[in-house]
Amino acid sequence: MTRDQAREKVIFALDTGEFAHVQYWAETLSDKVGMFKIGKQLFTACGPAAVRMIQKFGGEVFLDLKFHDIPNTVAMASVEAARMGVKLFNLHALGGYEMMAKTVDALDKEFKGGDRAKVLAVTILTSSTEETLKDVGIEHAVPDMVVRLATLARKAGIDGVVASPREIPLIREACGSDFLIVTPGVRPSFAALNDQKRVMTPAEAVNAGSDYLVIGRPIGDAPDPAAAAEMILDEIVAG
Ligand SMILES: O=C(O)c1cc(=O)[nH]c(=O)n1[C@@H]1O[C@H](COP(=O)(O)O)[C@@H](O)[C@H]1O
Repeated sequence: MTRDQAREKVIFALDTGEFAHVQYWAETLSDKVGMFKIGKQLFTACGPAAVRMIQKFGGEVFLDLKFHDIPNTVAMASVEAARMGVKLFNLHALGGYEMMAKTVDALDKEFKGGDRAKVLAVTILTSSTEETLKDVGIEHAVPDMVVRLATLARKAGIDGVVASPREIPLIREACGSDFLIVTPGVRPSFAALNDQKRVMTPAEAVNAGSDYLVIGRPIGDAPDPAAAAEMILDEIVAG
């Protein structure tokens, strides 16, 4: 894999609450990552202005608001997300079939089959374990739940999933090669696990077939973030 191909796969999780930091990250990492993820913290603090700031610097955005609500509310929020011109956004597959299908339907009506944001379904969070699922009354193994939710998302017309890289082979087998798999829970050899539980290294995730890697703290908390991003690209290229 070339360095450009590796860069296109890396999504930097822009987990900050400070608008002033957005421009810094856009400038520092624009030639080191393929996309910027704006999640609940930054969007709650700064709203669509954060999306526009990344776009102003030529960056692509993954809007990570993990919608989970009644079907109509999620469908309408999804149309608003897509209207911002983001490349990816997501919802929780646990919201169910009707919520996902209604969202795809609303997007198709709004964009009339033209180019639009891809919608991803979060399966089971990479910070969750069997214990986490048991606590909320789910008595299934994590990989079984991930495949079940990915299959349901595909049936509803969703473009792909967010999952741990460890579950890529099972998802590919169940959902095929044209289904996007976006993987957080990625830890380069030099970084700490933090609260992530089901992890792989960047090279392992790419080799397993991940379309995009979401990486935050290993870059954002590094003493030299640009160098950390370069080291991640090195790991992927050496793969
Ligand atoms: O949807 C996500 O992006 C997501 C899903 C998931 O299962 N696990 C997960 O960590 N994420 C996000 O991916 C990012 C990972 O950040 P780091 O753990 O700092 O690399 C965070 O912004 C999380 O919100």
